[in-house]
Amino acid sequence: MTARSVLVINCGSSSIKFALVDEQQEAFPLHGIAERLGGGEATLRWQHGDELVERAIPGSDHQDALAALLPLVEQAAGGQLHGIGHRVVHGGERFTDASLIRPETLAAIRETSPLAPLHNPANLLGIEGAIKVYPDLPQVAVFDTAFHQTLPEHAYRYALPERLYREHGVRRYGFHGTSHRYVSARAAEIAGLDADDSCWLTAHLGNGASTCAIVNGHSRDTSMGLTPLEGLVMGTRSGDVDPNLHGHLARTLGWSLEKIDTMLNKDSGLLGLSDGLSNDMRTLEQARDQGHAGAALAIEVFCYRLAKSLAALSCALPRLDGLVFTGGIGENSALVRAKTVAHLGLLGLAMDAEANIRCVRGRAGAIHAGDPQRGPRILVVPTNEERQIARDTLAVLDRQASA
Ligand SMILES: Nc1ncnc2c1ncn2[C@@H]1O[C@H](COP(=O)(O)OP(=O)(O)O)[C@@H](O)[C@H]1O
Ligand SMILES: CC(=O)OP(=O)(O)O
Ligand SMILES: [Mg+2]
Repeated sequence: MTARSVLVINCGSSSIKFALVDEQQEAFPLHGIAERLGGGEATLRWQHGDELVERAIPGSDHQDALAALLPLVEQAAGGQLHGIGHRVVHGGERFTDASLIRPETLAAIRETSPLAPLHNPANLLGIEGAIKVYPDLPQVAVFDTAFHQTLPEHAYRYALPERLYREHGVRRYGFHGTSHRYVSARAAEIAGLDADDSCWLTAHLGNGASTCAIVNGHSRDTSMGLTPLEGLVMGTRSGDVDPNLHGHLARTLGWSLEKIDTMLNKDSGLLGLSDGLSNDMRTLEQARDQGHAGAALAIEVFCYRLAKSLAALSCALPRLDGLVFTGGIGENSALVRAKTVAHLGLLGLAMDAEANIRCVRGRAGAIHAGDPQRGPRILVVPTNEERQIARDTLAVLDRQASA
């Protein structure tokens, strides 16, 4: 059988990240990003083999950008494009797995949009745009929430009146499931353990960040909740705050709900703690080295809160085989890894400082000190959400074909 190719689309509010994934090749034949969509500065950048190309697409919206990038993808796929896999952030309780996109799937994603207002509407734009350009190609939605549908009820329920759950779906859902699932399976492979008989804590640290406790390949608890705001300190998101904060700011400062929402989602996290310096960990590390107090504080709070979340999630595990760092920060910041693990001695975690510093982007590595037979491992595992989305997409297509 010839190798099959899938186009993976991760559509944000003003950008589309895309990758052509060939099931038999490790490197993506083509990948790129369309950015600043909807404005005069919109650009499309892609890498095809060794060739890097940038093209201005001024005024293009999501559909225009898809119309510009899909022919590139088709050409690179050499007529072997089998389907399109879309990242969809919130699938509610309805989706426990990836799903072929039909009109009712679109309606369900639309209904869930109020729970992920920064993500789902953009994901829908990507799907609708791709359907218009390629009406005959099967399209599959791969949900961030699906992997966490195995959470036990005591982990996913909030201590709120029951009808808020029953009638309005107010519960913890969790996100970044595609990444937590991919890296925990890779970690088991790297450690020579059976994924179905291994227990992991994973930390996905990108712009959004979350932790997950995984037992025998199933998510048992995670730090994000009803929306991707709960939990860790993130680039611009606050993570956990006192639930009375909304009321306090409304009463004392007269702030509107919308203003509080924007503050918590866009002006907080690393950006807020560093007094507006940056949401980007690289910039903060440099500023800290030059004595910037806000940058140093942002990094301290980030690491302490991350460690606290990991310690809390350890309650969901019968034993700990290892801690996995992933995402742009997890894969690259030796400083964040070292500071976080320094808070976690009680879990028996110990770092090999040199191995930690040597571990750089794109390469998986073990960074624990001592014998993994005695204490838990600490692994850096580059995430590959595109690969996982492509696999899930092909699995849905295979199921369709055999039904
Ligand atoms: N070498 C590095 N050292 C520290 N942080 C890094 C490094 N490279 C990337 N990062 C951080 O990774 C974060 C972005 O992570 P990424 O997973 O690419 O984001 P996204 O969630 O948008 O996919 C940023 O905070 C960035 O500063
Ligand atoms: C769910 C979420 O936080 O996604 P991202 O990290 O892409 O913002
Ligand atoms: Mg990411």
